[in-house]
Amino acid sequence: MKKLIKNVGIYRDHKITESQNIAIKDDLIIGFPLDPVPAAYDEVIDGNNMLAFPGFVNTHNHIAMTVFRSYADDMQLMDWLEKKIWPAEDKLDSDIVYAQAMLGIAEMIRCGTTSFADMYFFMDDVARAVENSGIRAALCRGMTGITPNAQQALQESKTFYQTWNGKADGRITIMLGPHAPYTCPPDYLRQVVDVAHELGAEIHTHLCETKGEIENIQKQYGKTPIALMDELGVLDCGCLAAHCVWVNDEDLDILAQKHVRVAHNPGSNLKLASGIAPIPKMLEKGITVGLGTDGASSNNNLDIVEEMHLAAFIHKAHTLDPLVIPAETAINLLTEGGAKCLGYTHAGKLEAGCKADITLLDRNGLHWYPKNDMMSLMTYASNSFDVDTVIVNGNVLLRHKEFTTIDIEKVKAEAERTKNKLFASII
Ligand SMILES: N[C@@H](CCSC[C@H]1O[C@@H](n2cnc3c(=O)[nH]cnc32)[C@H](O)[C@@H]1O)C(=O)O
Ligand SMILES: [Zn+2]
Repeated sequence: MKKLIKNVGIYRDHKITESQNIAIKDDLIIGFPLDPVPAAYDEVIDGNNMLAFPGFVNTHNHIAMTVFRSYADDMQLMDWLEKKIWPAEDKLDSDIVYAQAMLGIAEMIRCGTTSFADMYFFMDDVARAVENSGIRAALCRGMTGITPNAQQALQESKTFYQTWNGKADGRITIMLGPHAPYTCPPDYLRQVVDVAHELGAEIHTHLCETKGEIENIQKQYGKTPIALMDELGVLDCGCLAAHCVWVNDEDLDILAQKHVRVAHNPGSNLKLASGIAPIPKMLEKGITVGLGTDGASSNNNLDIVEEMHLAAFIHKAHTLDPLVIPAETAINLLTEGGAKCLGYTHAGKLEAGCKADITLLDRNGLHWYPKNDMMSLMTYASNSFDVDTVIVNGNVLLRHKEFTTIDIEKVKAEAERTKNKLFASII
């Protein structure tokens, strides 16, 4: 199956070039023909007045938490988790998680997202939603070592890996998800590391999210969470670490040396008052960084374009330096950086041989005029409503803002039905 995106502005080699063509064969980008013959393609997508980017990546999510969107806001992280979220999560079931995962996936696709990393439970249902919707994902079963189901969670993670890794035409990869150093004691983390080596699986975890976490871990173990994770071997498995807000210079050196990839969640960090991660410093040290929304209950949407705006703005104010996170860096966080975070080697770029994960933005909106610098317009003026077309693995999932694989009215009804069911069991 050959597709052509015709006459489109493309982001490639860190710049935008107008009037290009992108040729796709099956799941791959195969080239950029200068004078293509449309008849040689099964489908031609008109890219007139559009911009093509490598698909946007959401590097940290708890997808089915859409059910808790705007359910418990304006709380401390630990209060929020312990008093509201964890008790409610006890009542989740497979039906609720599938419906809410479909809602979250639809929202992400609508915002231009072509792949995401997720940590949750009932993950077979999340994987089914990924399979059915056509999106790409790196999934893990979140594990906590302090709950009675700790061993069961580890076993489930193993089975989940064996069942789903590489499935859905290679769109699904599976990682291991020890939740955080404050919920996974050292012995448990050692077990997780053993399983990671046994399976060849990478790790997705929460790290250095709040000041309180640093203080508690320091008190308990006499070292920072990053030094602790390093000592336990967690960082040697290939590691995606969400947040990394409270890190010192030695921590940053460890992250760089161990090639830890950082999921930066500016929206969640601002809303939960966690702080501002030193992203400019990380980038200076060559650390791979991508953007994440975190769950919909700490954001409260899954709009990754909004996270790019936040990342491009907050670090300037925080460092009092308007030169940090310039347009090219912001776009890179959204695309290539994110793809690297998820462990993809042939994605995140518009290049021949890369996966055909492509997001097209419509430039008809008034905020795209006058047509000055395109990189700047994308970074500082665009919004996710501009997303017109989303292609994953060579398949069109959204065209002219309409879903091709998802019955969106059904998704909304199911989200409402399962929310009502959950809250009926809580109250
Ligand atoms: N508690 C589950 C597994 C944890 S899944 C991942 C967990 O991360 C929680 N979570 C969501 N957002 C955050 C955050 O920002 N920091 C820490 N945890 C979070 C989420 O509510 C969920 O409980 C079990 O025992 O089986
Ligand atoms: Zn999280």
